Amino acid sequence: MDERKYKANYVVTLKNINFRYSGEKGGVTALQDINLGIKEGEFLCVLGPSGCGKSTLLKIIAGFLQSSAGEARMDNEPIHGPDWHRGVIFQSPTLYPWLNVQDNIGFGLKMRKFPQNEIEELTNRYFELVGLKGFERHKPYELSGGMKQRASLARILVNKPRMLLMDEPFGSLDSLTRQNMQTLIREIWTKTENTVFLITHDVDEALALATRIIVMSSRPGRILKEFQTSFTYQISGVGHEKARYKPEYMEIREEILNIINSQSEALKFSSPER
Ligand SMILES: Nc1ncnc2c1ncn2[C@@H]1O[C@H](COP(=O)(O)OP(=O)(O)OP(=O)(O)O)[C@@H](O)[C@H]1O
Repeated sequence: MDERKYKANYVVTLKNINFRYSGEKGGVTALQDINLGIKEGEFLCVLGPSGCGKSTLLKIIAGFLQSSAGEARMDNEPIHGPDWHRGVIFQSPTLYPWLNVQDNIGFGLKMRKFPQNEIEELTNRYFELVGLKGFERHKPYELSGGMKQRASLARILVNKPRMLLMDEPFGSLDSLTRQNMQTLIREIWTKTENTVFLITHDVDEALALATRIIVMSSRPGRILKEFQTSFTYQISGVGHEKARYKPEYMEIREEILNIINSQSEALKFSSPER
């Protein structure tokens, strides 16, 4: 697989982002001074200790939350709310249980008043892309966890978002299904040339997929360090497992784990509210 040449432009820019959850006991500062530009076509993975604000950051980019200070922009326009240019996938697949898989996948297009023949053509195309051909008439409860996550992915992709935002999308899957899903998401990223923002707790998952990894501090979340990586191109090729045993893979893996562990230690000694 050839390394992707990035376009110079930023799809999303975050400037001096702070976020505070208000609460009766005084609230929680979840994010502090986040400055980040996400380039078109990159695969950005976010790592950090539990509770450091990763999901909060994703929700700000998605438009579900407005930052308390600073500014989030997409294509240089302020992000004011969710829209289909940014497709979001959570750990639990989001499908309507009363609709079959095809209707679930076509739901967004129907809401956007696409003609029926176009909905069928597009849903079929994405059924194929996520490997669910033959399951069009099944209801979500008739699918395995991995298949449900494939259907959720198709439901987002059919809207042709510019960006995919994923919060621990494979966290509840067994390790083999998880690896298959990693391969699928890499293939989709390659074919669609989408920009991806993926949160994970798994350093190996980040190294297997990312072109850039950011590591966050314990709460309030700040970006501590970023790494440009290209293992995703090697891992997708022949003899892919070998990439995981290269000294440079081990080195970067250890450095990231050390940062996360030091932050988790710091968290133990911090107070619950700030
Ligand atoms: N709705 C909320 N109200 C108040 N505090 C919240 C709310 N949501 C999250 N928090 C707090 O904000 C901080 C950041 O939460 P967030 O879910 O963004 O972290 P995270 O890094 O995604 O965590 P994890 O890795 O465990 O999923 C945490 O301390 C959390 O307790």
